[in-house]
Amino acid sequence: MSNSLIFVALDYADAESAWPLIDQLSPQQCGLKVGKELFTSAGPDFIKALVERGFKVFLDLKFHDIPNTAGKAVRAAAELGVWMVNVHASGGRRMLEAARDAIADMPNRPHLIAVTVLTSMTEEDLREVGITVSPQQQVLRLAQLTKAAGLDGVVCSAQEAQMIAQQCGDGFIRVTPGIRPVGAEQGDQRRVMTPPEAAALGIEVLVIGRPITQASDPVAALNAIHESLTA
Ligand SMILES: O=C(O)c1cc(=O)[nH]c(=O)n1[C@@H]1O[C@H](COP(=O)(O)O)[C@@H](O)[C@H]1O
Repeated sequence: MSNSLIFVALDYADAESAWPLIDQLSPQQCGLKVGKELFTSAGPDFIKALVERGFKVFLDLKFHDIPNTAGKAVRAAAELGVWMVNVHASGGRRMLEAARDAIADMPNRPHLIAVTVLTSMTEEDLREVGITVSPQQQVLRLAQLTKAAGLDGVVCSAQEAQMIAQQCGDGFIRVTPGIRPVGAEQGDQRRVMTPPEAAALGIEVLVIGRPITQASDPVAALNAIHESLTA
């Protein structure tokens, strides 16, 4: 039995396109991740509707701004009743602390996590933006900064998950996109791992989008992934 939660990334253009799949899912099967595309078109009421249906919702808006703006945006996201929200760790310590402080007084505040190095990025991509260490080193640096700023965990690739558990300790949540079942198309992802390998590392949250949403039968694809974790 795997302890990893699966979050389906609902990367659809609008609510109308997303509902047919949501209607076939239950909160026992998966959480739902809503990102920039769907949130921009469907808005806060759509998020509230998912929460009302009992789903754990990860509102993935990856805020990255000056501390005051990022903190207030995190607060607005948290007030929608979601389970998890995120910011970019590269926004720096003061931004991370502002995000943390903005929701500290909420009785049922969401988990607040920070994106380290996007799973689409390679060492060469980092070099082009002036970062001359490996993705692993940069992930570790940002995970340690996130931990020191008092956040709950990070988004990283599954390839860095073990290192983060060793360096940041148990209880620091690891959320890993870039999950690809054997034979699935990699697309724009670069630092990838299969679902059973990621679950075997004890990763808390696996985010999976296109391998489910683009499948001819998305629910069957999700069920097959669940089965692969228990095999
Ligand atoms: O924060 C995220 O969720 C995220 C961070 C990251 O480093 N990489 C990444 O792929 N994501 C998101 O995870 C999802 C992955 O989707 P698929 O590549 O279709 O499985 C997308 O919605 C991305 O926006």
